Amino acid sequence: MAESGVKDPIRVVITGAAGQIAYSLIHQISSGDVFGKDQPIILHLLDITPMMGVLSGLVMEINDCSFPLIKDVVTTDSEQTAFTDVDVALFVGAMPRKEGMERKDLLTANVKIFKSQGLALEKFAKKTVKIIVVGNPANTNCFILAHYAQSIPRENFSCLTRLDHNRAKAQIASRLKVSPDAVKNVTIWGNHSSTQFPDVRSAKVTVNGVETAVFEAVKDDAWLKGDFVSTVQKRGAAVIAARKLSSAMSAAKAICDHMRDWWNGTKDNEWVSMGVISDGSYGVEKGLVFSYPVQIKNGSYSVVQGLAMDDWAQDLIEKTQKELVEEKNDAVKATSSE
Ligand SMILES: NC(=O)c1ccc[n+]([C@@H]2O[C@H](COP(=O)([O-])OP(=O)(O)OC[C@H]3O[C@@H](n4cnc5c(N)ncnc54)[C@H](O)[C@@H]3O)[C@@H](O)[C@H]2O)c1
Ligand SMILES: O=C(O)C[C@H](O)C(=O)O
Repeated sequence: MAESGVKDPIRVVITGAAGQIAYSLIHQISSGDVFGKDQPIILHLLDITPMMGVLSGLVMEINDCSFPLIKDVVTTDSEQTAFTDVDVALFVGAMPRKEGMERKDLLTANVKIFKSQGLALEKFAKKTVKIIVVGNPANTNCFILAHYAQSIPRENFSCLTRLDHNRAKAQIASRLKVSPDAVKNVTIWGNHSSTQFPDVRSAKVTVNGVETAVFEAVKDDAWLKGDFVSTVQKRGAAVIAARKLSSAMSAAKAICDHMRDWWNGTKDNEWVSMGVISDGSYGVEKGLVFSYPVQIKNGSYSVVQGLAMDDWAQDLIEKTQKELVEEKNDAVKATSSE
């Protein structure tokens, strides 16, 4: 904080800044919706060389928005310039999947980006930098990024599963005809892929002013263990099939929700889902980037412990973990053979 009481600007890097997610994301960040209406920001926008013309147009638009919080915009195709002294790093830049692909089909092309950016992050970013990986396959890209940036604390790395979390809330809310913010404590376990486990066994919903367990309110276990799970698992593919482009507005909103909660904390007795480096909680292999229920206080998250497990849930957690181990092995092979 400067003497005047005005906060010093924070540096926020967005990779893939010329892409479709960034187009929604930049507006929300610049408006103060994430870091607060009193937090000045210097934006670092990274993309590849052929997109520098597009970035110059984007800067014209940012200027034309007259955002009072934006103190400077740095556009660059240099990882050194992009990551120098950043406080927050949003890794969006990567190839999106097309119809008929699984997210892991992007692995060979995209993990190489994360190796290179991990090495740059290690050299140039602040050690306190808070990181969200969005580019797919998000968990495994985050694993590679962290692997090549060893001096940054492990708890500073995360990947985005908040979109899945929001999708799960929206499905329950629509089924019960309530607002999505009446639904709390859903959990996304594991991979941001079609093996993820959207779990509402501990979730609660407020209907007509009364808080009830979601299973009790819905009264349809077959749906909660069947179509609900597969709808959330396959929602990204459904958006691609309809839009011919992957989700962007909802992804940008989820990135903002994830970072706002990480920056400001979660509400009392509530949790959110974040892909984080596993400490072995719930029997998951240590070091994998796995989505867990987390609570956040003073800028630090902790994994919610002691949630009940049964055979059905355990099987789903093992399945998504197995996929992450396979992805990790493929990613290590793809990045070490260079
Ligand atoms: N985790 C999630 O919930 C989630 C949700 C939606 C999309 N995604 C993923 O986010 C990524 C971006 O999606 P999009 O729709 O914005 O894609 P997009 O194709 O519109 O934009 C991607 C941008 O990244 C840039 N880029 C490519 N390589 C780069 C590099 N080495 N350095 C910097 N920039 C680079 C491209 O030039 C492009 O401008 C995709 O991988 C997509 O699958 C993840
Ligand atoms: O599904 C995709 O490939 C894009 C994104 O990960 C999503 O979940 O919408």
